[in-house]
Order: sequence, then C-alpha cells, then structure tokens
Amino acid sequence: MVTIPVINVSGYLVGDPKATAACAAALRDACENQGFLQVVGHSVPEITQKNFLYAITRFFALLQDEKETLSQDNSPCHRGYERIGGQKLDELNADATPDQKEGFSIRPERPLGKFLAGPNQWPDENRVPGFKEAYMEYFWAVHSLSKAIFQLMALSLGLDRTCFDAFAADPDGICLCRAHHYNPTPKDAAGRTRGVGAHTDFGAITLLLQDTIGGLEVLRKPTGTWHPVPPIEGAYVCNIGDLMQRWTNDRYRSTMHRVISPLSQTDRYSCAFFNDGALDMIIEPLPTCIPEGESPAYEPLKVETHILQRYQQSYGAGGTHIKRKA
Ligand SMILES: O=C(O)CCC(=O)C(=O)O
Ligand SMILES: [Fe+2]
Repeated sequence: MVTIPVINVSGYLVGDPKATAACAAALRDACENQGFLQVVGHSVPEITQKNFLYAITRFFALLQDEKETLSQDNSPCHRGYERIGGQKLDELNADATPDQKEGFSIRPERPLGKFLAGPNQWPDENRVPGFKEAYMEYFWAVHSLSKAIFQLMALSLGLDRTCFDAFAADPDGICLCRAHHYNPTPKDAAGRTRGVGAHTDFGAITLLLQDTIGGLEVLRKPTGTWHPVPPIEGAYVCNIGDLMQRWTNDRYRSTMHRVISPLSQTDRYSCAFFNDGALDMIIEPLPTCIPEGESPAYEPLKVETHILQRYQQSYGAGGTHIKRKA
C-alpha cells in the first residue's frame, strides 16, 4: 500500500517558522520516498481553478476541426492543441499505445528566437469567451505557487531558501501549462489501453490539478505495483521530475506514473504545470547531496538538451519540428 502524503502549506506561505520547518520535513520525507505528495492550503484561489476548469471544458467541447486549427504541430514553439494520441509518454516502449488524452498547452509569451519561445495560440474570443483570460490567470497563480514550492524544496534539502530561484523564476524559463481532457471510458473499454502511458516527468517539479474522476497511479518500485493518487478537490499533486532527481543525485525520486481512466460515463479533466526552469542552466548534482567520498551519479547536463530530447522522443513524428534555435 502506498499512501501519498498530503501537506498543508498554508503556515509556510504566511511565513510561520514552526509550520515552515514541519512542511520542509514532510516534503523531504515525501521526496525521498515516493517522490509524490499532494499540496493543500496553497495560494491558488478556488475561483481561479473553477474558472479555468470551466474554460477548458468549453474549449475541448469545440469541434475537432476547429481545435485542429490551433494544432501545436503548426506552432514554431510547440504550443496549442494536441489531439488524442499525439503524445506517447511511455516513450521508449515501442508497443505502448499513444496517450488517450487531448491537450492544450501554453507557456509565457516571449519573442520568437530561443528554443520554445514565441507566442501562444488562442481560439477566437467569441468562440470560447473568457478562455484566454481564465487560462492566463490560472497560469500565473500556479507559477507563483511553484516558486514557493521550490523555496520549500531548498529548505527541505538544508539549503538556502533562494538557491533554486535562478532556475524557478527565470524570466526566460519555459514553464508549461498543459490542460488535458480524457473521454469517458465505456465498459467495453476494459482491458484496452486508456489514459496515459507509464512515464517519469521530464523537468524539476510538476503541479497537477485533477478533477474528481481519478485514474492517476504511481509505481512502487520494490514491488512493481501501481497505487492510486486519490483525487482531492482543489489540491495539487506535486511530483519530482527527472531533472530534480539528477540535481539531488538521486536523493529525491522521480517516480513512474500513469493514468488508467476508470470505467466511467464522465469526462476527466486535469492540468499539469511543469516548471522546467531556465533552459541555459547546467544541472549537476548538488554537492550537499553527494555522500562523502563518493563521486556524483551524473554528469552536468544543460536543461535545454534534456528537455529537447524528451519532447522529440515522446511526440515522435509530431516532435520532429521541435528544434533548437540557432
Ligand atoms: O492527467 C494526469 O492526471 C497526469 C498527466 C501526466 O502525468 C503528465 O502530463 O505528465
Ligand atoms: Fe506525468
């Protein structure tokens, strides 16, 4: 049995020292063990989450042809709509079925040039009124929470609180917010692949909002068994990605997870926020995470090199246009 810890960060966010120490300790424990936790008592207003979820519900209800006009395959910076089957997060398994989700991605708007920099794509305002506004408001609210979580993570590692700031708050950072829609799964889908293939996340940390349908599962490595991450309305599932595992020299764990949509007549919506940080940064194991007398477990790696490779692998043919800019 795996229990995903639920951490209330409200005391930390208002600067209470006792609560901060307790949150940092709980975070450390979660990151060293399962690499997954749920964050409650956070700073993202309920109304911002509700407006956002309503906005994406209306967007995904548009006709397929209309959504395709915003396809991320046509975006020079890989933003916009991705159809069901567009990505295969179980990227190295040739037999895996592509993911049964459709998505819509945005990032901060930056001038075209650097890798993944450029404009977002948006539907016409009169087609989905308020979509852009609700999405952007949500994006910056979660961005702000992610910066606070990075600071708590620094404290949890016994480091200076601001030590991840250059990564997590970089103005050219490539944070990605991707909303997902999973179709209802009828009874006759039992036994078929559904949801999202087993994978670890690419970046440093992920903050995932899921509705109440469920289906997200984590792998417990020692037993090879899958365990649910039970939905908690309004909470953020927070998990460590591969870059953070590397940065902490395997002390914090990037855990395999997947979505197996439950048999249900209801659509499922979720949204993942990935703060993958500053592209130019070189990640090398933190000296404090390397046991005395041992060498680091990893070579230095540029964030951009890592992210580019994982996008190209997981998007397959749809990822061939994702290129590093000169
Ligand atoms: O939709 C979900 O619950 C999880 C999606 C996910 O794991 C991802 O986008 O990396
Ligand atoms: Fe994931």
